[in-house]
Amino acid sequence: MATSVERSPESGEDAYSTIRGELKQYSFQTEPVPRLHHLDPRVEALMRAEKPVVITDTNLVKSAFHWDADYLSSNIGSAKQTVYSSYKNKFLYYDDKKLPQFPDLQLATKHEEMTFKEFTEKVKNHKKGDKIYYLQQALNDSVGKSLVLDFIKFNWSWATEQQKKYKWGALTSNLLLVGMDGVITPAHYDEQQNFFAQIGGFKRFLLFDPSMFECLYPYPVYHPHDRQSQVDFDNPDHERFPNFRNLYGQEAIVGPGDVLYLPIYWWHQVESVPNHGMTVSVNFWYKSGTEEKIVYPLKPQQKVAMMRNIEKMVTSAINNHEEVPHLLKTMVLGRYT
Ligand SMILES: O=C(O)CCC(=O)C(=O)O
Ligand SMILES: [Fe+2]
Repeated sequence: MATSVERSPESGEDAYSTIRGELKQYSFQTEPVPRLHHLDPRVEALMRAEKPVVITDTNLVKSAFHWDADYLSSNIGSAKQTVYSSYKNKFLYYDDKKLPQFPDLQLATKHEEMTFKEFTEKVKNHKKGDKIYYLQQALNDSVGKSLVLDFIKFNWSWATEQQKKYKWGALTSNLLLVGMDGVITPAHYDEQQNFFAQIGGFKRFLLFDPSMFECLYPYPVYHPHDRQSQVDFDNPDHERFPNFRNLYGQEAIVGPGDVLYLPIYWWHQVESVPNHGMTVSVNFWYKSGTEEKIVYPLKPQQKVAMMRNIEKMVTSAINNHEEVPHLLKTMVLGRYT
C-alpha cells in the first residue's frame, strides 16, 4: 500500500510500514485512505463528501494515552463491562433484541459481563486455544474519577467544531474497545457518523462505500446480524454471493493518536493487527444531520436507508419474516426483471 505516512510521535513511521508488510491479503483490491494533518484543507473536502480520512494530530483523546490494561483495571471501577468471547478471532455482531425470533441461530460469540479486572486476568492468562475476549463497553458514569477527568479532557472543542461544521446530530455514545491481539470485527455498516480514535496498538480498517451493498450481501433487516455482511472474506462463497468478485475498497492502519473519520453507512471490517499487542480505542458516534433538501439522484447511502425502511415496513406488516422473501420475489421477479 503506497501511502504518504507522516511521522506520528507516539508510534513512528516504522511501525506502520512494518505492519503494512505483514498484512494478510484478501481477494479484493484496496486503495489507501488519505492520511492528513487535521489542518489540511483536504480533510474538510473529504468529510463534506462523506469519504473516510485518517486525521492526525487532533489530540482528540490525548488525555487517554495512558489507558492501558493496568491503568484501566485500577481506575475504571468495579462495574460489570460488556465483553464478547469466542474461540475464533471473528466477533460477528448480533442484536440481542432480534434473537428471540431465531432460537436456532448458532452464535460463535458469547456476551459475558465481567469487571475490567476479570477481563484483564483472562487476557493475561490467555494460552493458545483458549477463548479470545473483546471488551466493547460504552463509557458511562460508572467509571472511576480519574477516568472521568481524562474523559473531560478529551479535545471536545475540536469534536464539537466538527459536529457543527458538518451539521451532525447529537453525540450518542463513546464505545470503549479493548481487544486482544488479532481480534476482527467483520464487515458491517452503522447508521451513525463515527470518529474512531485509536489509543493503543494498531487496527486495520477495510472500508467500502455504501454502493458496495450489492457486493456485500447484508443479512435481512429483521435478522440478529442485520447490517453485517454474510460473506466470509476468508472463504467467499462466489455462487451465493457472485457480486463479491466486484468488491473493491480502501484501507487504513490507525495507530495511537490517529482519528479515522468513518462515514455513516460505510462498510468496515476492523482488525486488531496480529502480533502487535492489545488494542485500545474509543469511538465517537453521532446521529446524522437532517438533509436540508433532497437532491436527485439520491446518494447510495440514501438508497440503503430507503431499502431498510421498505424491508422494515414489509416485515412488520406481514408479521412473519418467513413470508417476506416470497412476497418480495412476487413483486419483482418476471415483472421488474
Ligand atoms: O474496532 C472495532 O473492532 C469495531 C469498531 C466499529 O465497528 C465502530 O466503531 O463502528
Ligand atoms: Fe462499526
